[in-house]
Amino acid sequence: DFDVTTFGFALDGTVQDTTPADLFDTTAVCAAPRNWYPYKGDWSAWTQRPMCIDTEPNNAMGVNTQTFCTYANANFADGRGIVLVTSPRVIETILKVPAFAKPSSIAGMNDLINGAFGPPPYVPHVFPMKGIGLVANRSLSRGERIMQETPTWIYDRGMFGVVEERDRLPMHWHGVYMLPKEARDELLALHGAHGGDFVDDLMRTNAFGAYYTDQDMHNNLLPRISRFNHDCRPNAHYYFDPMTMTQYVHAIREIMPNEEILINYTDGETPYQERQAATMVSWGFACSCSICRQPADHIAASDNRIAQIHSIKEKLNDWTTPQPDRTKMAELLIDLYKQERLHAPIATAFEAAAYAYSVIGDRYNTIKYAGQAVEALTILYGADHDLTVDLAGMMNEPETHRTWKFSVKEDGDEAGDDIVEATTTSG
Ligand SMILES: C[S@@+](CC[C@H](N)C(=O)[O-])C[C@H]1O[C@@H](n2cnc3c(N)ncnc32)[C@H](O)[C@@H]1O
Repeated sequence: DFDVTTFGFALDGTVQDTTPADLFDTTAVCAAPRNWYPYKGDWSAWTQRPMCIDTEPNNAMGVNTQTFCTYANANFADGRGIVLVTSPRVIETILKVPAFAKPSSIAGMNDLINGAFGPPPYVPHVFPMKGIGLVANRSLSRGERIMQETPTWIYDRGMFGVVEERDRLPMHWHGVYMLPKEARDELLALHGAHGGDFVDDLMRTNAFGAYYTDQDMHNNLLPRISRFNHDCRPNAHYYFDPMTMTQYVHAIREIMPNEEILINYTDGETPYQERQAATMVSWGFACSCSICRQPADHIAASDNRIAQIHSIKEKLNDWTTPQPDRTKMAELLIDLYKQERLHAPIATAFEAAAYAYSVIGDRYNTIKYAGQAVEALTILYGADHDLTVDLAGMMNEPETHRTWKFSVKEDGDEAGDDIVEATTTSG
């Protein structure tokens, strides 16, 4: 008893170019969400009327009713389109970001041919065991932009656990079918590693986490960036900027023509066993990347360096007691990141070194490491990120930075909180 009227057609009467047969082929979902209803407020920001569901309040747990709706804008990002399955509260924030409030600010963002960064520096290739991956078609230098893409489908992770599957799955399928056909086809062509409901599988295999407000974790689906395979010691790094609603991918070291471009799906600063478990549980493969396939003694040496990285970061992040060896520890941290080929998170070690020299008032070393931190943070988080901007200020005028000649008193100093707040070195 598949509900064709709600899936094939928007409730406001707009005909979608979806045939019910498409859905029967790809999904086991066969009923609309129970008690869903058309959005009652102003939906002029959207090209179809959102559909909503309310969760049951749980008085015993003190949980109020929550509302989730499907929001679609077929004109977003020059007509690529976007769908969000999230709460009206989050939508209020999202509508204010420049990408929505001033669409011209992201004009051409997804244009892979005439866009600002020229033709793509990669070609797709099918690998045995890994499926599709992207291979460099020319050499790339550290810092070069490889890809940029706006998400086509976004959903609130908060739905899991509070919305029953028989309501959540059709809600998600409805969202996917609100996308313009080209974006929908691109999404539905993605790889699913786990089986089960296909859209659920797509989400699990391809989603990138993103925050649009402080508290609400969302998943972004980026069908082009999703084609990068994984390596625990990758040659490329991505970050998402919610202001431009765009995920950016940059080279983090020299990449040779014909070399596969790889990103890290896990946390590179976790030991071998944890990384193996993470790739198996979340993506269905045992990692055999350049570091995971090394002999056991090499892997043990790498794990040992990772343990040292954590222990040094913990000490460097302690601003309540004097650390006379702070500069030496920060330089050792930089070395350990280099030995581990962690070319993106090394930014945090440069940042720690800049602070270490600033607190002792060493002008030229402060400038040196703040400059290296700015270069690396631009790749890690983006040039406009608060931390990158802060370190750029430190590089230009070290004496005016809040850390300059900052001293920690023996009995602990609350002013140290300012520094702790500003650092990322605790990971
Ligand atoms: C986000 S997709 C990456 C693109 C995918 N290869 C495709 O064909 O669309 C993630 C899936 O790619 C495969 N994959 C990615 N990196 C891999 C690796 N290092 N080793 C084996 N399989 C990998 C796994 O099947 C994983 O579930």
